[in-house]
Amino acid sequence: MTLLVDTAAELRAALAQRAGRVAVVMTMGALHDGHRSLMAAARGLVGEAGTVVVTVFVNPLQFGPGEDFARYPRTLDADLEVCRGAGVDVVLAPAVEEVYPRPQQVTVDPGPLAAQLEGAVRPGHFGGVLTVVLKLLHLVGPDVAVFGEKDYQQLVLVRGMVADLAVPVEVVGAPTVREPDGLARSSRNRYLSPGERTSALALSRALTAGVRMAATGRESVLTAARAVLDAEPGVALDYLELRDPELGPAPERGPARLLVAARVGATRLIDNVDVLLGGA
Ligand SMILES: Nc1ncnc2c1ncn2[C@@H]1O[C@H](COP(=O)(O)OP(=O)(O)OP(=O)(O)O)[C@@H](O)[C@H]1O
Ligand SMILES: CC(C)(CO)[C@@H](O)C(=O)[O-]
Ligand code: BAL
Repeated sequence: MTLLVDTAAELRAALAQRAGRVAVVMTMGALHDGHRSLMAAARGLVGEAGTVVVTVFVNPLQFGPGEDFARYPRTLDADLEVCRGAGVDVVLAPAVEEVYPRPQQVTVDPGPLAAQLEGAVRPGHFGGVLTVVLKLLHLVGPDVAVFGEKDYQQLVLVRGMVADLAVPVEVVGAPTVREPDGLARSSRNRYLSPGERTSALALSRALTAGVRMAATGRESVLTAARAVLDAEPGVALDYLELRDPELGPAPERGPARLLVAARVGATRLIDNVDVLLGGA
């Protein structure tokens, strides 16, 4: 049975009834197969005797002025069905006032990486993300927290916060789930018109084109990926970058990450993939 709670007190009471390890999957709702895969990973980590908690909360602190906070899809009934289907034990879907009973005075400083890539386009975004992630970790008290690689910079920053602030939780990354044609699953995909949906494919196709050039080196990877994006007039590129797996400067050889963000009409999409530079 999946229990829905909307306050910290109810959550504490529900968790007090249960034994075993606790895993949390934090989401903003509008759940899809990407989220389902995180729930399955969470269950795998704690086992049938453990507890899987999913949080559904559209966090105002991580949206900038002019972003889509107001129109972000809120589909709690459908989300509950997804959680039931995935065998989730507890769903925490709090109101904004429950999470922020007063205007937040104390926030997490996410450090210099938060000003790059996504943070360069969305100033303040990762301060808002890390603040709510830390708060939800305190509310749930999990042994393990599962985050998707689709939001790769978020995953790196959460790992950094947990290490730097000695937060007692294990952070596990889960691979990106894609549509059959390669588009990364994302709640924001539902904003796309059919034409934009076709244009949006350029992001994953660009990453694939880049990966194919991995043996030839950094410049070839970026050139091949950029050519795909340049050929798609429906895509306005925010960034295309190669970094190391911790999002420092890309090495000449070895593991790296190719990241892209672009606007397709009014919708902003991100994607990334790992690349082994310079061949095996
Ligand atoms: N396609 C996906 N594959 C794996 N994990 C995903 C995928 N999409 C989202 N996630 C993960 O689910 C968690 C919650 O993300 P969120 O609710 O913002 O979904 P989203 O689809 O990324 O939404 P948005 O479209 O607003 O970015 C995050 O850890 C995120 O990385
Ligand atoms: C981690 C998160 C739930 C915090 O609001 C959000 O950034 C997301 O959905 O990736
Ligand atoms: N998926 C990350 C949350 C956000 O875009 O605000």
